[in-house]
Amino acid sequence: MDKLAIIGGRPLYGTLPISGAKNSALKVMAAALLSDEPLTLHNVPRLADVDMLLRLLEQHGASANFDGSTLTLHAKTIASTEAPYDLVRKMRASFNVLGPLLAREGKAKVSLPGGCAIGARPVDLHLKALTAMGAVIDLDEGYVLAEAPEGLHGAHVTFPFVSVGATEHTMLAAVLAKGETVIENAAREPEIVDLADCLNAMGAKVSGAGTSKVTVEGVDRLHAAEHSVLPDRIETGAYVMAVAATGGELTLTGARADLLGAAWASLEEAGVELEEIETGIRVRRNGARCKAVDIITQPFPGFPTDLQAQFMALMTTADGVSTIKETIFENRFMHAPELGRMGAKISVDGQTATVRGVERLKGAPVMATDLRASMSLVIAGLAAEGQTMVNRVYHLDRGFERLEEKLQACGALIERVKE
Ligand SMILES: CC(=O)N[C@H]1[C@@H](OP(=O)(O)OP(=O)(O)OC[C@H]2O[C@@H](n3ccc(=O)[nH]c3=O)[C@H](O)[C@@H]2O)O[C@H](CO)[C@@H](O)[C@@H]1O
Ligand SMILES: C=C(OP(=O)(O)O)C(=O)O
Repeated sequence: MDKLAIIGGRPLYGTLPISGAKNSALKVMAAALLSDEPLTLHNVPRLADVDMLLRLLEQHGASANFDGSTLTLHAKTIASTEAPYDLVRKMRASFNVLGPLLAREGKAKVSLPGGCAIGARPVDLHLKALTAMGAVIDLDEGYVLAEAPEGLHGAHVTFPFVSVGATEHTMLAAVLAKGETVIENAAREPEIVDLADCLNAMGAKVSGAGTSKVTVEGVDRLHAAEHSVLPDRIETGAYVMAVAATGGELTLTGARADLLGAAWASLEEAGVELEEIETGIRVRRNGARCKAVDIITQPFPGFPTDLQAQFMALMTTADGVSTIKETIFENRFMHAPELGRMGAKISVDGQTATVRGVERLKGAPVMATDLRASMSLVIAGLAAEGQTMVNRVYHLDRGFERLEEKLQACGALIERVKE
């Protein structure tokens, strides 16, 4: 298993390109199964999760061609409606092939998904929505067996709480359903808007994406289209926090300020200088300790749970005491004890972590436990005194494209150690 060796204490300077968003790319890739014509996607990040989903789509019968960051998918026919455990277990997004397969072929057998072990993460809302649309669903030996012999029909779906995945899944199934589907209490994440844009480019009729009520008017078929994946707001936030922790100045090209939601204000409150510029976002910090800031994770536009771990890393050396409340996932503080190995003072009580800022962290061997937790350890390592060895880098490879290369180009001493 590869490791990352980081010598900390160097500020970051230069230009760092932001990749396309993993969590959007994966959903628009699944949309390719909805049409027998090609879907060309630009700005697709080359990540382990993308490669894994490609393998899944290929076994469903899609052809795939990557040219730089442009991916063309063509599911002329569906070769198999079964998504096997081995291709679904490693990430959450692969489960979203269920809706498109069901919509196009009237049946599907999809393994229950995996993904970061940050909570129980059931799929009941996905299944309830599909059931409301006429699917008959059974669970057997870890698989969801779904059939819609009469085809899917529109439905009025009201989610009891916000779910990004269930909102996307319902949209993916509804575009080819007969009649109108209304999703109430829909997630408002930018990735929902991106998916709607892609589906509409394919000929779907989705409106209201980005608000809590999404309406989908079903159409008979979708056609060839091109779509550019929006920039990764979590990668953006992570590199902003890296500069905040180490000091320096970075231009994050391709980044979009509006995608950061409440994180922008929290970072400014901490003393980070952020500026929206024509090519992206400029971030600056003078190397002094940041101010301690309290955050609560919330669905968009609230502070994103996917940036909570990285923000905690920043707060470990802030001046003062910061309270971090995680409201989305019940087990998303696994980075706290690892940061503790580096000298961080964090106490966790249920869903709240209290971080008492220390002057400086000290490098240590640490273990990445999930994707964003891994990035928090990288940020801590970049700011710490001495060497940090981050074990289990495969988590990072799921979600951060060319991580070492991008950071090295900005002056970081970070290297992958192959084992
Ligand atoms: C691949 C992808 O895009 N992953 C993102 C997606 O995950 P994902 O789509 O899994 O997250 P959801 O928004 O669905 O989850 C929110 C909460 O709802 C719960 N829940 C969800 C569905 C369901 O059927 N039943 C249920 O109880 C989950 O356990 C969680 O506690 O949104 C999360 C919240 O922004 C992000 O952290 C993930 O990075
Ligand atoms: C939690 C994440 O991914 P997944 O939903 O695939 O586990 C993530 O992207 O931070």
